[in-house]
Amino acid sequence: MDNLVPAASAADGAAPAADGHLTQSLRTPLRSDAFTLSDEAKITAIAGHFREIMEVLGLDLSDDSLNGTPKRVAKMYVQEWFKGLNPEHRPEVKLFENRYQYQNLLVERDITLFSCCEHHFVPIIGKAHVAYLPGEHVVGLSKLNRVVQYYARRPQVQERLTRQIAEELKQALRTEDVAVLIEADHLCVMSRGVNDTSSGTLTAEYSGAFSTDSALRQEFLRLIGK
Ligand SMILES: Nc1nc2c(ncn2[C@@H]2O[C@H](COP(=O)(O)OP(=O)(O)OP(=O)(O)O)[C@@H](O)[C@H]2O)c(=O)[nH]1
Ligand SMILES: [Zn+2]
Repeated sequence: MDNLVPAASAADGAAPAADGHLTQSLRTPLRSDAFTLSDEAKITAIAGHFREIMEVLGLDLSDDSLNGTPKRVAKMYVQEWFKGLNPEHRPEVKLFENRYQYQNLLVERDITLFSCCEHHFVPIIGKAHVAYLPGEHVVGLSKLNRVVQYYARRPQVQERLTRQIAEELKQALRTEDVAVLIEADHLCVMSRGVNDTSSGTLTAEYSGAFSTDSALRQEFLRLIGK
């Protein structure tokens, strides 16, 4: 067992690099000073701004039910919805020696996915299915879910989310043989604009053997019920 790609840390006092392990085009657009404010300071600032939004809407913030909302929303943004912006939360993916000599497809399907549309700041809700071909290493199953969660918990577009997860898995699992498929509903499409509640969005990224071997790809799709 060995540790792979340790999560970035701010041990030397410098802000941790965000997405430094990804090529530029795959990185979530973040300013270089994105982590100079503490989470607590971000919550205080966001709560103040959200209070202003509510006041502009004419809501009476002295009402018991509304009074705590700015702080609730700010905590939700920093500690939950956008937790995956901070590289300190990047999951550590431990690999284990593949002593079972398991060489076939491994699929983790139906991974719960909650994300947020970066154009409208409303939820994206769906499922991710990921697969890889084990070589010398295997990985703890939950780490696959954690990688999905880390990149989902950011303002996102589904295409970038799909590719970020695939790239992280390739690096962490030390293989090119990775597949990622996401099926998701975008509340920005369902609840506003075109108001379409029946359409859904599917994105897929196939690399290594998954991009060259159509039988393998078909097997993956069959195992996830597609
Ligand atoms: N490619 C892509 N587009 C997305 C995603 N999430 C939301 N969008 C789209 O982003 C687009 C933003 O387009 P705009 O025309 O600037 O925004 P809008 O006026 O609110 O558009 P409508 O939703 O058509 O009303 C919309 O077409 C959304 O459907 C995503 O994950 N990927
Ligand atoms: Zn949207």
